[in-house]
Amino acid sequence: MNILPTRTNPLGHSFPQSIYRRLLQEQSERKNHSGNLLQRNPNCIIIGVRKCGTRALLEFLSIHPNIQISKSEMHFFNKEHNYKKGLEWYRKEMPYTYEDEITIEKTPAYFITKKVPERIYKMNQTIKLLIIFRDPTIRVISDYTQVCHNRMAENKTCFQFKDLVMNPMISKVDTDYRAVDTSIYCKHLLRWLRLFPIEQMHFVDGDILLHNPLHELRKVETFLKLEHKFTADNFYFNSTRGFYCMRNTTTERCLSSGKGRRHAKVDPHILDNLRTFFQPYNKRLFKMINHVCVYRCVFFLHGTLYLWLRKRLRKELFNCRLELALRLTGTHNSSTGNNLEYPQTTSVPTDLYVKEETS
Ligand SMILES: Nc1ncnc2c1ncn2[C@@H]1O[C@H](COP(=O)(O)OS(=O)(=O)O)[C@@H](OP(=O)(O)O)[C@H]1O
Repeated sequence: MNILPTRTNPLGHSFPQSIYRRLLQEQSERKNHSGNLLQRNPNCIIIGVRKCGTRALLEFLSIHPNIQISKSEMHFFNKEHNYKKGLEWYRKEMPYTYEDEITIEKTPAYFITKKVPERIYKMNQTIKLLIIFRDPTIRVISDYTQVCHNRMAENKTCFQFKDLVMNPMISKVDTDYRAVDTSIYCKHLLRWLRLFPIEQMHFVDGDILLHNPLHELRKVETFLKLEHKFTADNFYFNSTRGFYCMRNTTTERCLSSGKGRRHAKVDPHILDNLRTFFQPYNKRLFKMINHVCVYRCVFFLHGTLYLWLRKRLRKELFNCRLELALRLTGTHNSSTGNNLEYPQTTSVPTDLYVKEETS
């Protein structure tokens, strides 16, 4: 028996009572939307970074009445066998949305996979990208803990952290270890900056999201040009889990126990090595991101100052990207630090970008 009007039941399935009640609730919450209820490609993607709080970000965002999420990680743009299935397959994996709703999917592997930016660009050049970062050293440990946990579940050996992180031949941090490479955020971000304007990206601080979700989510609402709907009531601290959990009008929910595993104990000397190793990369990342923040703040200013600053910053950003492109294509004149045809801006820090990618 089809008990719901087709508007909320596009598949024409019949439902058990509990699901029926939940759908009615959803229907009443979503009745004010415009247009048709359709499956659409996402207009916003959480592209990473793995182990930085991507699941918490996605699930928290789903509380917003104008956001619908794809629950599972799609791995569409990074896995060949999925990408071959085509965009139509991808679209049909998405939730049903109204025209004024935002569809979000998250796959943290997108951030570090080389082919992905171009593939996403081909689908939608104006897509909004959410990127969440966390202390890179802690991220490596979290990554290691997760991989180790999975290996042990498959009766496989779990290597010692220090053996993976340090290269014994040179007594240095081993950049071939994937968990280390993933934490070199600025290097991966560059790949995205080659195609997407930085204004289409928003950076979430995973360490703040952990302790004050409302603060970070309000900034995401602003970035997505959504009405501010998140309130302090949507989040409560669960002392048993040690994390913030979420609530809406009908339910309270924490993330699964796969989040917040006890981290492997790490020798303080190795921790020091990792912290020192990541420091210059962090500096570059902060410079890249702060630059964006200044640029965005300008949009909140008005009048002549606004126009003047906007013009200046546009020029700066243009020069930044130009310099970056020249460095990456090898046409940048490194002896003078200047490109011959275009004047180099003086206000852009010279170490803003990594000179070349290491892998
Ligand atoms: N509210 C809330 N609840 C649970 N977990 C939270 C929350 N906010 C942030 N985090 C942190 O998210 C970390 C896992 O990150 P991801 O979801 O990106 O992991 S994954 O890449 O999808 O496997 C996970 O890292 P670990 O603690 O190292 O497991 C959490 O610290």
